[in-house]
Amino acid sequence: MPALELRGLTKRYDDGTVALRDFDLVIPDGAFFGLLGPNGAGKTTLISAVCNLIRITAGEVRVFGEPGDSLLARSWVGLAEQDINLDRFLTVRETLVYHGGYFGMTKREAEERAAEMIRVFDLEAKADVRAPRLSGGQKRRLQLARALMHRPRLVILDEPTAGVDFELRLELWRYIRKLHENGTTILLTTHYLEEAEELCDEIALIRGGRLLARDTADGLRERYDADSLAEVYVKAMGMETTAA
Ligand SMILES: Nc1ncnc2c1ncn2[C@@H]1O[C@H](COP(=O)(O)OP(=O)(O)OP(=O)(O)O)[C@@H](O)[C@H]1O
Repeated sequence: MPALELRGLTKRYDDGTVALRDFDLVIPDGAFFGLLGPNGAGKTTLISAVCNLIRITAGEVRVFGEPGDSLLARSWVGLAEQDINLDRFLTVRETLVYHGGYFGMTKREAEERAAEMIRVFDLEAKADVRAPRLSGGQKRRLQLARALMHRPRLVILDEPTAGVDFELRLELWRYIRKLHENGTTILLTTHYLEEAEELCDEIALIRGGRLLARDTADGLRERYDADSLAEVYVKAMGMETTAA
């Protein structure tokens, strides 16, 4: 059973913008899958469709075989959004416990899991501090911990390392890798090609709401007759490489 199946997915926003066109994608259970594409390619729209945050215009979304708009599918997905969106009135611990409650955990379960997440993400010293008092890196870690609270089978990370320093990027990679090793399927969007290359076992290139190619990094290099993923990207996206 694939972790994610998109069939003929189309999204037209109210103003007429078509962000996804007849998009097909199957992501196997246990994959570490990367989505690469320029600004406006449709990555966030795709994620929003998978998480049932937007109404799709046509097509089908299935999460581990269940319709994407079912409660079960929703409970299997953990989303760490691109922008930090933490509740400013909640402490680290409360943020996690509330999220667990939202996904149907008992208070006790949620408290235990929150304590575990606080430990794993090195937030012990800040457990009773409210979100606005956290550093940028601590906010990122909390956002990731929150996405993992309810033990989702599919974790979606929308540019998790955008604007973070080198050290935190390595730290986040370590967490994400460990999660993947434990059997969680990961869907990652990033603008950092080296990040996709380092982490993902398969990569999809998307532009203008369409899937251009999908392969391993090696497979993509071969297909585009390129030495690096950067060269693949430039060729696939039809960018000019030489100054005229
Ligand atoms: N609510 C909306 N209403 C109208 N158009 C939208 C809306 N949200 C996104 N779009 C448009 O849909 C297209 C795809 O946007 P999307 O945010 O999915 O791209 P993205 O690949 O995530 O880009 P980025 O890398 O910049 O995050 C863009 O043309 C965008 O302007």
